[in-house]
Amino acid sequence: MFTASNIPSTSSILAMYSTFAAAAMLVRTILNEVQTLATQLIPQWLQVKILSIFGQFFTNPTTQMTLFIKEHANMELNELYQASEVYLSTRITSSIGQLQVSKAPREKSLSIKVNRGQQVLDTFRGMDLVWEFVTTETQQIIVNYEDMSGSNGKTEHKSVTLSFHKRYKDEVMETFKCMESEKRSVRLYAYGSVTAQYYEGPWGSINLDHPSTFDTLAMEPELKREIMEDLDRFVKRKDFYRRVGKAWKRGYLLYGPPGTGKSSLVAAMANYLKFDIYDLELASVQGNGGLRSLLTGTANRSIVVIEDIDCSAQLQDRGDAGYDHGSQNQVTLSGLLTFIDGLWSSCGDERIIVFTTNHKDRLDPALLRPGRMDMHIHMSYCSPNGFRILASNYLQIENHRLFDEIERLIKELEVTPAEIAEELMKGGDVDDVLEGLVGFLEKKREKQMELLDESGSGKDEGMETVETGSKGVEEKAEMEIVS
Ligand SMILES: Nc1ncnc2c1ncn2[C@@H]1O[C@H](COP(=O)(O)OP(=O)(O)OP(=O)(O)O)[C@@H](O)[C@H]1O
Ligand SMILES: [Mg+2]
Repeated sequence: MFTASNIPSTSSILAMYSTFAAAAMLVRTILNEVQTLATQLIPQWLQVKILSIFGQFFTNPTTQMTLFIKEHANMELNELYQASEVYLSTRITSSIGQLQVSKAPREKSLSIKVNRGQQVLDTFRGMDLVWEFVTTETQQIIVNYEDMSGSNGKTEHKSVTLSFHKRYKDEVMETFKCMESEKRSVRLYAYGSVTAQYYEGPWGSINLDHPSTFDTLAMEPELKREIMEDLDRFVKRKDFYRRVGKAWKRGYLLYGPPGTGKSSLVAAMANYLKFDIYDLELASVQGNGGLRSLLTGTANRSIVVIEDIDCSAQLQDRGDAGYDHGSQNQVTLSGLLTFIDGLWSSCGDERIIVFTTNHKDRLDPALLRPGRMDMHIHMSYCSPNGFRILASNYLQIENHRLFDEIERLIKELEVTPAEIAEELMKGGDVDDVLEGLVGFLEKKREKQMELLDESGSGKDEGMETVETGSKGVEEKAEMEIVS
């Protein structure tokens, strides 16, 4: 206790206070440092373990809240589940122990997802969150309607759990509301896909994790702008289509050699408009009845894409009539368009249809006639502009001493953006990667020269290769508006 004689002066109180404050600050700084160091040194899986063990002792379970976000709600896909899946794929760090890796036959890149049972520690807007994918099973009696026998079966239900401190409840709910009002991620539907659920109809769907956007596409900027403007105009012209009594749809034909970005452009269009993609394999469609049910099963604001149309021999048109009502199991391309026109003018809005082909010359002329596909887009070999976009995407550089040499080689060669992208993805520092690319391009040029020599010693045929080479360069991506 202080007595009258030893009452400290105001200045000494202030001095004492500031010493305490400085000491407290020092302790806090040290604790923060230790905490940061621990977070850096202790792998995430161990942090999760430690948290879950100590959490039992130190945290009151009633302070935690867990949301269960099921994949399906009322037999329909739960958009929050899809959004969580996409969001979590962006939170993958090297500290996550278990990942799912897959690659679809047509895709050239890997799809990486967090594995079931793997927890993900996340900080979002200052909130600490723990995410986990879980699968639960329910027992079910499956009835065989042929002999009315029953058997036990299991149904898997996928969900994602999200745990956080109760004090964040309002913020988390608010975030979900925002997600709900924004359009969910773009989905890719494939006919008869293994992921198909009976309540999804014949279309199985996965999230379109394709990172392609107009920014990352290696194409001439002018062509890109024209396509984007065309898409913008299309989505704004609802009244126009109504007034002229046409189906609110637009058709694009993308043609060009493999690896020039046709599929990437479709993904970029979908990501740009936030439209889902339906990948329609006509070869496996059973007649017009099957086609009708598939097309009526697609949603508005979507892109139906039919890839490699020249490869489906049975789809070559058999006469101009096209759509053959009597045919049991074959559909022709121009017939398909007539069919779609009829169907979509009665029940579809904001639909885009895209055909892709490597050989425009092999297509049925009925399909190329004006009024069939609205725009023909030629995707061709990589140009110096295209290379700069790829270098910026893959290496985050805008310039380099080797750019001139690379661009000179690219002008001389027919090299696809896919080939260049593959070289740029090789590890190492920027100098090594670009030197590797120069080596690759030089080798390619040697090969082309050898081919020229070989064919030059034969007949005239070889000369065509020379011409195609230079033509390819001049013809880099172009677009033709057909109507
Ligand atoms: N124009 C491009 N811009 C950016 N990346 C591209 C481009 N073209 C190709 N790529 C890269 O190459 C890969 C393959 O390209 P994509 O599948 O789009 O080619 P495609 O023209 O559809 O080929 P195919 O005719 O074989 O179907 C893409 O995943 C992408 O990484
Ligand atoms: Mg493709």
